[in-house]
Amino acid sequence: MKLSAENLSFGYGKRIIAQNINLSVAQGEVLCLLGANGAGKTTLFKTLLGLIKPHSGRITLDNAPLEQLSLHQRARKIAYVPQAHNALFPFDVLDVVIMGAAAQLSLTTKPSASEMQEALRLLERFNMAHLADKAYTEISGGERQIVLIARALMQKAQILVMDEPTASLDYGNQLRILQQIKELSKSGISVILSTHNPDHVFICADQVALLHQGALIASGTPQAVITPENLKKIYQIDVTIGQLHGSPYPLCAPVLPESDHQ
Ligand SMILES: Nc1ncnc2c1ncn2[C@@H]1O[C@H](COP(=O)(O)OP(=O)(O)OP(=O)(O)O)[C@@H](O)[C@H]1O
Repeated sequence: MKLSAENLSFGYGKRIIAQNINLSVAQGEVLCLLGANGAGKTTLFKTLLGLIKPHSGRITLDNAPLEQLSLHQRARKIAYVPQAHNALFPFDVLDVVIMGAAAQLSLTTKPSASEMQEALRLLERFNMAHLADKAYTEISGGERQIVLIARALMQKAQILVMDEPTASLDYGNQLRILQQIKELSKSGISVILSTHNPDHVFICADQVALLHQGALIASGTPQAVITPENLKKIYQIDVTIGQLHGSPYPLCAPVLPESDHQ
């Protein structure tokens, strides 16, 4: 399934956060969105999900306007993984994952035994099965992030929108999630994610877009877009990009003034 935005302008009330945004993620592609804090990544995601009405422009799913779909129909096609949030109600972790299936169920249907098994399998896939009957309010922020990813997979949507899915994860879990994202894309799922780590783009993305000062200032392949010049524009930091001997991906390294690293 393909998600596209054409000439999108969006924001809150009268305040425009970004305009003339054009992007498209095809079936099985991974698109990474980079931008400084406050650049508008989450707002763009909420707009793509139809949670915020755009000021202008068009969002389409396989060329059909998003606004023609009901919320329930959208939920069957697009799943959202928000930044790990504080849960108010102490649902068990397994129940939180099963809630992802709600998009496939009617409001009155109870989850079946096979859905419960599937939720458990998803937790196993992320090495989190031991948390199944713990309260969601009593697990760590990183663990919650993984549970939210499992919940989104339970939704069986063809498009995943992930807001900084690696933000609160340890180094190992960050890489495991990036690998899972690649695996999902190989199975035909399209993924849009934001990250603050440009190295992640090389690891998992087919395409990358840079959101800066209300516009997409670059988009294309990781090699074309993740350049020292572009990273300087969005982060005001000098970096060098190279490949370690034996490393399959390029890596970014900051170039700090001499006095900062004695
Ligand atoms: N609910 C809201 N109402 C009004 N303005 C908001 C709201 N949420 C965010 N903003 C503003 O919109 C701008 C973009 O915020 P957004 O959260 O989309 O940025 P972001 O790129 O996701 O940032 P970060 O990387 O820090 O998560 C910011 O200036 C923010 O203050």
